Amino acid sequence: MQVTGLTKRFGSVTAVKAATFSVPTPQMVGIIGRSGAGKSTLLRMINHLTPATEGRIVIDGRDVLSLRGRARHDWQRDCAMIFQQFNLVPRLDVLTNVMLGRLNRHGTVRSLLKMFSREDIARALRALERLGIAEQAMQRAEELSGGQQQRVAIARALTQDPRMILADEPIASLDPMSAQIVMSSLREIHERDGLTVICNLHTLDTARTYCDRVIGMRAGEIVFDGPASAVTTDVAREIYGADESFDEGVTSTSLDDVPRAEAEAYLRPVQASA
Ligand SMILES: Nc1ncnc2c1ncn2[C@@H]1O[C@H](COP(=O)(O)OP(=O)(O)OP(=O)(O)O)[C@@H](O)[C@H]1O
Repeated sequence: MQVTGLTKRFGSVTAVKAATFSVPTPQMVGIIGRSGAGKSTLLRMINHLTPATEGRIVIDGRDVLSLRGRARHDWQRDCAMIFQQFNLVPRLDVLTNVMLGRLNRHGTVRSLLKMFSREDIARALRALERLGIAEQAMQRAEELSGGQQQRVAIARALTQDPRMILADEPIASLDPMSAQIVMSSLREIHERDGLTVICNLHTLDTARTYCDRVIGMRAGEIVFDGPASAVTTDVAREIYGADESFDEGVTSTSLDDVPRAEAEAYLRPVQASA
């Protein structure tokens, strides 16, 4: 994916200024920056949720921003979104929520009637199993914890059979343990399925732990783009617009409190069954 000069203006506010970068497939990218830096707007433009003011996003030789109608719809299906607030249907059971990810793969009539095939059901169950929450399949989504709901949202994204996953602050509403489980899930999907994952994160330590590459945004501009290991304290100061007194701890979710192995134990060892 080659992004060139991607810009979004809301009236007099330029939320994203001429963002230019390319993402080789597959890569796990963390976008960091303080609140209002333009991270959400950038992701939303990629997925067409927010129309870009200027710029191009080229994949396989075509500019996806110029897509309309069915082609645009297909592109939105190709880049599954995950949101901070999960965006599940609270009163529907978990399995149905996950199968909703299949809807836009079918024609309008089948979608309207929510007609799911056996294959849709099996696929949704496999995704839930993979995320370690198959036992909750028949519970209403609203009965689950935040971390479980986010795993349902990831399972729904997987059943969409996407080319990439765009996650907008997926752990911002979660406790540290749930946050680790969700980030481990995204990492596992990236590694095992070879999917690109682009993830907006508030916290530096999360980006360093899970992402290969970090893009730092400040006031709408990309001010850093490099390997996660290159995000030094000085770079972090530049991204967060902070002075010498800057303490990385203020961007931390204290993930160190939870051993990564402990969090990963919550996920089913899918490799073993694959
Ligand atoms: N729909 C909108 N209308 C007007 N201004 C907007 C809109 N969406 C975002 N903005 C503005 O664009 C800028 C970037 O916002 P954006 O939400 O992309 O930042 P962010 O880095 O994702 O912040 P946060 O982490 O708080 O979500 C901000 O100044 C914001 O107020």
